[in-house]
Amino acid sequence: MTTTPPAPCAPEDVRRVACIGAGVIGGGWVAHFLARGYDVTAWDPAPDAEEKLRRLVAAAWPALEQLGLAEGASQDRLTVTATLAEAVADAQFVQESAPEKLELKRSLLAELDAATPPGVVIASSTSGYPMTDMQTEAADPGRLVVGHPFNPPYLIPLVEVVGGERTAADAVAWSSRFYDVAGKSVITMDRELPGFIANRLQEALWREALHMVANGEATVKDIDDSITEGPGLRWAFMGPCLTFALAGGEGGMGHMLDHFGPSLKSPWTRLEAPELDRELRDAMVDGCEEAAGERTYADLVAERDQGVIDVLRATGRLGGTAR
Ligand SMILES: NC(=O)C1=CN([C@@H]2O[C@H](COP(=O)(O)OP(=O)(O)OC[C@H]3O[C@@H](n4cnc5c(N)ncnc54)[C@H](O)[C@@H]3O)[C@@H](O)[C@H]2O)C=CC1
Ligand SMILES: C[N+](C)(C)CC(=O)CC(=O)[O-]
Repeated sequence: MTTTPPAPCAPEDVRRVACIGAGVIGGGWVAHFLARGYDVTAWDPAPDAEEKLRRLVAAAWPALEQLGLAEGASQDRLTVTATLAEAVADAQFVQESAPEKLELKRSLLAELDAATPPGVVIASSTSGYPMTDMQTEAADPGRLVVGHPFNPPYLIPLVEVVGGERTAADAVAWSSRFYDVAGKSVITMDRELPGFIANRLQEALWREALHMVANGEATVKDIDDSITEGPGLRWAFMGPCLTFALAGGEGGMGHMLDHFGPSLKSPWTRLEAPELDRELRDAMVDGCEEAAGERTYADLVAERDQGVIDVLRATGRLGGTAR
């Protein structure tokens, strides 16, 4: 990693954040930063972006009120701008959440770099591209980092932070501290991994889910129930490693690996990625529609938000109200 000058203000002093791209994730970031009391500017090229964004924020607000708003937090502190340049002109931090297309990310990050005040950190929400591959066209790649959130960013605490080969170490450290101050739970990675950490794990699970649906071995509902009624209950407060250490009884992980390790070799090496053809795509879509039943998208969002809040509350992780 290179070293370029640190950002122009301390992470604790940030007041204005710009969110570029205001779909599911960009909108979720907007809601999070507003709830934490920041002034937020947002830009998205879609003609109906502002209406959709304000609707997303309004739908998220009851959940955010339950979590506790920062002093002065208000939906009125959101400004949707007509241009990208206006959105970032006075920003002290920029969060990019545009579509997951490598060429688009490359040119957008270069454009943001040109328009954003010098030294201000620009983070990408990418769910998988290494920053090394995205920072190729920027004049100052040193300030570009990945800040990978989880949906919805206003409720799921985790952000994975990692730089690319040309990112300054200072920019990684600055953004990790900023997300921490902004109420997120941060994992800072010292190297780029495909899928970072959590998506690498989710991708393994997801690959097996798609195989089972493709082969007619389980329904979408069976797969979802197997997690929500099973391991998902443990994972909300104890990760897969420690829960499996308990599977070894008093012998812990040592006994668990000696006992079950040999029989795991086959499932670890058996499967490759399933072919995501039209039939599998449609089976997944139909299965999800069946599982959702009468519930609309808005119903499911409200149900998910309340569920996450209940879990955070039950596990003593409801955040404070101050930044
Ligand atoms: N959906 C998810 O669960 C998660 C997505 N992400 C990442 O967040 C990013 C955004 O994904 P979503 O919000 O799901 O997509 P989305 O499709 O919901 O939103 C993308 C938004 O970007 C806008 N857009 C299109 N071209 C643009 C441009 N040139 N500049 C700025 N905005 C532009 C679109 O109008 C749209 O509103 C992606 O990089 C994705 O990998 C990260 C974590 C979770
Ligand atoms: C679907 N997704 C791979 C874009 C999801 C993520 O990146 C994180 C999440 O919210 O699970």
